[in-house]
Amino acid sequence: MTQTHENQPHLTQPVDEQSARALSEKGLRLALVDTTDDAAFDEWLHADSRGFLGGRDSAEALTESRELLRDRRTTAVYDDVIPSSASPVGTVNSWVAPLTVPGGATVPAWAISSVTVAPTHRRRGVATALLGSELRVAHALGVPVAILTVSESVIYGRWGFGPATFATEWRVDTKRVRWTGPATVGRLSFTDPADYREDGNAVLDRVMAGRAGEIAMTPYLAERLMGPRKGMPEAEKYRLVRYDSPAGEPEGFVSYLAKDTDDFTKHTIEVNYLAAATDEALTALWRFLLELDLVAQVHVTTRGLDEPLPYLVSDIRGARVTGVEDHLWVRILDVPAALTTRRYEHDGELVLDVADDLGFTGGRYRLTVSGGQATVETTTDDPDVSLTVNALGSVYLGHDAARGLSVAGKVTGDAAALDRLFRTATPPRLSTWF
Ligand SMILES: CC(=O)SCCNC(=O)CCNC(=O)[C@H](O)C(C)(C)COP(=O)(O)OP(=O)(O)OC[C@H]1O[C@@H](n2cnc3c(N)ncnc32)[C@H](O)[C@@H]1OP(=O)(O)O
Repeated sequence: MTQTHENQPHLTQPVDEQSARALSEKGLRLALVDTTDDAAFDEWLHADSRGFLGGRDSAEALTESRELLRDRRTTAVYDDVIPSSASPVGTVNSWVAPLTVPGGATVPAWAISSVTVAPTHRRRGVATALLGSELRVAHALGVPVAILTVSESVIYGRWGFGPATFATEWRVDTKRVRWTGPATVGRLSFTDPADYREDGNAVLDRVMAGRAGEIAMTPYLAERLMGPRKGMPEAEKYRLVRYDSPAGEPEGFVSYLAKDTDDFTKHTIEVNYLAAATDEALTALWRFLLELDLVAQVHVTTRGLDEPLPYLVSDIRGARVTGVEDHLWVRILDVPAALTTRRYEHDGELVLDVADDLGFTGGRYRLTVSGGQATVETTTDDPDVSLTVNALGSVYLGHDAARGLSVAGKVTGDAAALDRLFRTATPPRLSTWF
């Protein structure tokens, strides 16, 4: 379907009045950016990049960003009295992303990105106004959850977000490990993003639909995974290898670049993205990476907690997890809609008392799961479990957080029952940043 403003209400919903008022009292102005106005949009893109300590984008990179980010709701805060008043002092953008939930359905999720406040205007409540605005607009449009990936994990708890998926980082000593996984089948070949785009998008669609926590791709996100965006450092060094099944079906790809070291026989491979829609693709692409000549180390991030790599090599300590980090943060905005969209691996019943300081979805709910399918109704019965909306976000996608949250006092009551109902055998995963 052709996307127009009419069928994308996130683009047309006016700015949030409460935040506009709060900012106006500080002499600042909240506004939507017209992404068809190149000059205004470029100022916003520059401010966004500056906020993350990036450089000024080239004309070519700006053209690409404008094209790929046009359909996001793009919000700015302006200080109209400073000399550079066309340059936003606050930025955020958002769109409605289908988020895969346990059982394979998707829930519409308000994806929030590019939250920046100019260092000249920090700690005056600009981010507070932007986040409040995003959540109220999403809620007004009936979007049941909000999601984000974060630069710092201390920021978003105050708005009801909880960490819902965790990502692992790996370093593999390829001079030490030997492939002991299954024989790999299928075909590997080099390609490039221009030739591979259609097949690559089909692979990404399967990957994202296949795991709770993944979000549907947008052209902007897919471009970054298949190859470098324009103007990225070392863009010319990116390589793209596709995996096709013996029948010729596209099932996976890896994009990566080789980094020099002092020793020419010991390059490091930085994996940009490894996409595998099948176990065969996963094993073939891992084997490809691990057996590259002139390479001593493979470095990869944003893999799941259940990455099977250690079982595929001769020396388990040669494939080390060098980091485990919170990745996707979830903020439930509508408890019944969110909880009835996902499936459950066990049947049961729980009365949940959900505390939501911002008042979107707090209350007492009876969750009844039968045949894996939930119904939710409000109730005045005594709760089995009391928890913050953050904690509910943390267990929502199946992550194993109930016990820790209970030890921390963020979940009280029958945390074991909460765990039994919400946790999934396969941990949720988000394999990209947004
Ligand atoms: C989804 C994403 O886009 S993640 C990216 C977040 N952005 C960045 O990391 C870019 C660099 N940082 C920034 O641009 C800014 O510092 C921001 C956006 C993080 C915060 O903007 P500000 O306008 O200064 O935040 P604001 O004044 O509204 O502060 C709100 C609260 O968060 C706290 N806070 C804000 N930033 C931080 C931080 N980095 N670390 C700890 N606390 C923080 C403030 O102390 C304040 O606390 P309080 O409510 O208890 O008083």
